Amino acid sequence: MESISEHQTAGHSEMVYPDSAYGSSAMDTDTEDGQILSTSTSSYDEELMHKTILVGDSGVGKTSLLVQFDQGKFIPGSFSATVGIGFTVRASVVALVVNIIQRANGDPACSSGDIIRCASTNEYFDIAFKVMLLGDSAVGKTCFLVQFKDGAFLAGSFIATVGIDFRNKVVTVDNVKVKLQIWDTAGQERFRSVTHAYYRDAQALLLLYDITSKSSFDNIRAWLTEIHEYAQKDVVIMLLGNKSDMANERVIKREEGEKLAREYGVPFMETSAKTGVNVELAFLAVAKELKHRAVHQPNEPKFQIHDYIESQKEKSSCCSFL
Ligand SMILES: Nc1nc2c(ncn2[C@@H]2O[C@H](COP(=O)(O)OP(=O)(O)OP(=O)(O)O)[C@@H](O)[C@H]2O)c(=O)[nH]1
Repeated sequence: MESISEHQTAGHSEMVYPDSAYGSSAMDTDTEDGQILSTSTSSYDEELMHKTILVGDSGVGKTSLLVQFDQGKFIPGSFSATVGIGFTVRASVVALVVNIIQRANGDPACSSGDIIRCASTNEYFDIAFKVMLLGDSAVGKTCFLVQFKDGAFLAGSFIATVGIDFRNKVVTVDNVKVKLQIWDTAGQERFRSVTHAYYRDAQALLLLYDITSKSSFDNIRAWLTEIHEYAQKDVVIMLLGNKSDMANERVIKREEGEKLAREYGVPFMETSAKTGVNVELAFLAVAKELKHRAVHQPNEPKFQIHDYIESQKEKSSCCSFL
């Protein structure tokens, strides 16, 4: 029998943000995307939040008990074993259903490792990770996220993010559905204490500067110091030089970005939230890295994020040297 902690270390122990594997809870309005201004919009006090875990043999009725508690109804029909772990949130209760992983013959979830098959209200996913966008104000974090999520560019006047905001997107990596919960933070100094609180359970951080802004590049070192102070030790970090479409206003050479990234041992690429260059690649590379860490097949070679990026990235700024 696998221990509960083994399931939790598969990247899911901190799933306390508003979500529900069962599609209906007091907090479902926030399931897909949400905005948090200076503090959580949750209707409960996170200080007082507790997890309750339902354990017991397969088929004893843990899921039915939870659905009855959460939705006040009984799911009739044939028994469908929980694969991995599911959870639901009620105003003051977080309940987890834990089953021994069912290594059922031919079940893709089981055969690809100890992963979790869950459903948010409208999209199935196997495994979920929290990603944060960091960097100075106006480097393009919100546009970067909107480009990835909706394939559109937010042109027009700049409206600074207040506090923190998130969007979910599910991507498929090696037949595994990976849900990225992407947190867009406010770059302005005055929101720093709010955003620090969210670093702790992020599995990946995308750190952006603007290739037309020297100060945003110079501040990257300070951002990295902050990351080392507040984030998990093994967090995946990626450095991104955004606005690569603005060749005429470039003040930071691509080589400078590459050098800084090498110094800190993090992957790097230039991106454009406007044209979409390398936006999807940045998130896909992170999703692949996190998925390989969580679900590692015995005979699978270690995923090399640097090599993957080098082989995939578009050299968007090839012709725009200073
Ligand atoms: N040309 C160009 N403009 C961009 C790009 N990304 C963002 N912008 C513009 O830069 C400005 C700031 O973009 P935001 O995405 O709001 O910046 P932010 O980093 O989220 O800023 P804060 O919310 O204050 O942290 C906006 O006017 C965008 O239209 C890009 O890749 N190319």
